[in-house]
Amino acid sequence: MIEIKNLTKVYKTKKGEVKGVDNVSLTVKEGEIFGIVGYSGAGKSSLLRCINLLERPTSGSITVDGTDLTSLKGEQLRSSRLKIGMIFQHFYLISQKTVYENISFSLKAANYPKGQVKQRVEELLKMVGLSDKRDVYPSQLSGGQKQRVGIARALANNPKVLLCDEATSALDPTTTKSILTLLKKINKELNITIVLITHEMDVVKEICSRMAIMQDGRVVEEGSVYDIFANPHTALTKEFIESIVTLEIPEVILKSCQGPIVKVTFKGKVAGEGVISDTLQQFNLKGNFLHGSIEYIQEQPLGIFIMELKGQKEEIEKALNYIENRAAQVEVLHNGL
Ligand SMILES: Nc1ncnc2c1ncn2[C@@H]1O[C@H](COP(=O)(O)OP(=O)(O)OP(=O)(O)O)[C@@H](O)[C@H]1O
Repeated sequence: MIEIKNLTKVYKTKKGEVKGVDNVSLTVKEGEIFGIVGYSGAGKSSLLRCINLLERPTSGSITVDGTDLTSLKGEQLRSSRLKIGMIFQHFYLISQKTVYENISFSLKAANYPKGQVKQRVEELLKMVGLSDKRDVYPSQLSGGQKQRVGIARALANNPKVLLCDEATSALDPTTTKSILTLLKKINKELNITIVLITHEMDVVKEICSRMAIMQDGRVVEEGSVYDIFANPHTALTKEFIESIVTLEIPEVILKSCQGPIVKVTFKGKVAGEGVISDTLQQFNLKGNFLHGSIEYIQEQPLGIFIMELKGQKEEIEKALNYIENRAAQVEVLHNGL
């Protein structure tokens, strides 16, 4: 659905050139929710804004639903852009207009048939759960309600793609959840492809099927959210995951351990099995559990356990091989064999 090829965005500033996006290539498939994560300044907004050409890329191409947007100008570009809706962290509603008028404004700007505007706005308000706020002004709405208006406005012209620029970053955790649930519903029921950028890994964990991690304008890692959580390759990705799955062990506890400390990651259904207790028994080992969690990502369990192993060295080696063969990953974190 979205094909980004060798995209670079250079900003010219008084102090010289700044590369916001540096040779990024990404594919977002039809119907998926794709997350782009990175710290401030990583290039997420620049990349997102290039997708609908709010920013014109310096080089590279963006193809959305088969159309190369970078080759278009004027009216052709405007009409192709209707396929792409966008929502923002700070909503950008027009404060002098009611909820109804904020949404109908988008329809009128796109020459929507006049006689059908009222019905379409009411349909959209129903979809985002705001039918009772039709005639109020943005100042009378909560943050979550404002974002719902933003979503209704973005969907007005039946886009195929919805771009979300830190759409929940200004909201509290409960409201964030409700907006993410609404985005999931829109994705499923309307088959709209969603690309979201965020610095919050739990947003990605909650609704995305695939993701990319950006740093210094580049994509440093990309893949299914589940695989990235199970097997992160870069230090940056590990840092993002650890921001929501804390597996830190206090120094004083680490110092008191003599045996190897291992991290065992179980993928899929095996996470629920008693593989560890089987292993300890079979190889006559003792396990001192230091940490453990089962995360559910895309409704799939991912079990992560950290423990100190006590027993004979050869038996510990055999045990680690045995666990690895049972569809788990093993990493020795401290006191290596
Ligand atoms: N209009 C601009 N003019 C000059 N430099 C810019 C402009 N927009 C972004 N940049 C620079 O490009 C780089 C990437 O910024 P960008 O806003 O895309 O990152 P980000 O990951 O979205 O961060 P944030 O979440 O803070 O917006 C930064 O170094 C930033 O200073």
